[in-house]
Amino acid sequence: MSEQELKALRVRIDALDAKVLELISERARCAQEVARVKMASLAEGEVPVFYRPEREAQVLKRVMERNQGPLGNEEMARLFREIMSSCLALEQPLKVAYLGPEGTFTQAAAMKHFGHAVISKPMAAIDEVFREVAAGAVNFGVVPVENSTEGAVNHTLDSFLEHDMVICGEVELRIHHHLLVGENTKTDSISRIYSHAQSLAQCRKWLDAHYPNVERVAVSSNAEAAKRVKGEWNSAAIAGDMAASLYGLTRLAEKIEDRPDNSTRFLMIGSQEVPPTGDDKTSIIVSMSNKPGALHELLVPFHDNGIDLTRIETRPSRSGKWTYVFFIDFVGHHRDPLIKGVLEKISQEAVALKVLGSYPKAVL
Ligand SMILES: O=C(O)C(=O)C[C@]1(C(=O)O)C=C[C@@H](O)C=C1
Repeated sequence: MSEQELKALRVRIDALDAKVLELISERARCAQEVARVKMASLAEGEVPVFYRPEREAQVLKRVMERNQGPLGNEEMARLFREIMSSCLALEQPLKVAYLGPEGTFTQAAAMKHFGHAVISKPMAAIDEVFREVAAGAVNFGVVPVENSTEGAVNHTLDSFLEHDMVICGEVELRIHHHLLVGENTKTDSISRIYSHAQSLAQCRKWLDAHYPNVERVAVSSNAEAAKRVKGEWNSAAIAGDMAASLYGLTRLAEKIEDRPDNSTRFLMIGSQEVPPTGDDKTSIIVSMSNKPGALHELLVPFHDNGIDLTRIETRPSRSGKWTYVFFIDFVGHHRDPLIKGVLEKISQEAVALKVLGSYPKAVL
C-alpha cells in the first residue's frame, strides 16, 4: 500500500470518528433527557428507576440482529454495552458489589454485564455480597452460581435461603485458567500451587498429569492465589487473565482447564423487578413435603405446559433434618399467563414457593 493511499484512508477514519463522536454525544444527551423525564414523571415518594435491564437486553439484541460485519456480533454488542454503561452513568452511577478481590472472574462477569462505567466494590465472600445488597449500600451484587464442569456454587444457593433477593440478570463467562508464576519463581522447584477449590477441581486432570506430587492449596479466590505467588519463589497459581495482569505474573502454561468449554454462570442480584422482554428466564425455590412422588408432582406442571427447565438443583433446607429445597430455573417470565398458571399449580402442592426473579436471558 502506498503512503498516499494510507494517508487518504486515515483522513476518512478521522472524518468517521468525528461523526461517531458526535453521534455518541447525541445519544448521551438523549439519555440525560430520559433521566429528566423519569424524574418528572415520579409519583409522590416514588424512587426513580434509571437502570432498565429489559431495555438494555433489547438494545443489545437489536444491535446484534442489525450488525452486518465486518465486526462480529459479540464484538459490536460489547462496544454498545460500554456506550450504554457510560450513558447510564450520566443518569445514575450504579454501585455494584462482586465476589472479590480485584481480578476475579466475578469482576470480569460484572464488567461484561454492566460495562465499565460502574462503581464496583470487591467483597471478601459471597454472603457479604448478599449483605451489601440487602443493606442498600450498593444497587446490585454479582455472584457465581454454577460452573459447567464443577456444578453448583453452594454458597450462593444457600445465601438465597437467608436473604430476600431479586435476581435481575445472568451472564455467562468462558473460564480459561493458566498456571502463573512470578518474576522470582524457580520454575523447576514449584512445590505448591494455589487456587480457589473450584478452579483446582476444574484443572484436576491437567494437574495430575503435570504436577502429580505438588501440594494443591485452596485459597479464597484465584486473585488471592495470584497475590500470594508474587511474594514466593517456590509456588505457582492457577488463575485467569485479569488476575495475571493485575499481579504481573507470567503464564507457564495456558488454558489448562480440563474441559475446553468450561464456563461459569453468574447472577445479578438486587431488589428491582424486571418486566418481560419476551426472551426471559425465571428462578424459583420450592420446598415440597417429604413424601413419595413429591419431585414428580413438582415437575409435572412444567412438562404438561411444555416449559423448558434449564436447571434443577437440590440443597438441604436448613430448617429440618433430611428436608430439601429445589432451585429451579426455566424459560419464561413469571408474569406470562402460562407461567402464572404453572406457579399457581405448584404452590397448591408445595410447602413453600418463592420466585427469586425473572430476568432477560444472557445476551452477551
Ligand atoms: O431507556 C432508558 O430507560 C434509559 O435510561 C436509556 C438507557 C440507554 O442508554 O439506552 C440507559 C440506561 C438503561 O439501563 C437503559 C437504557
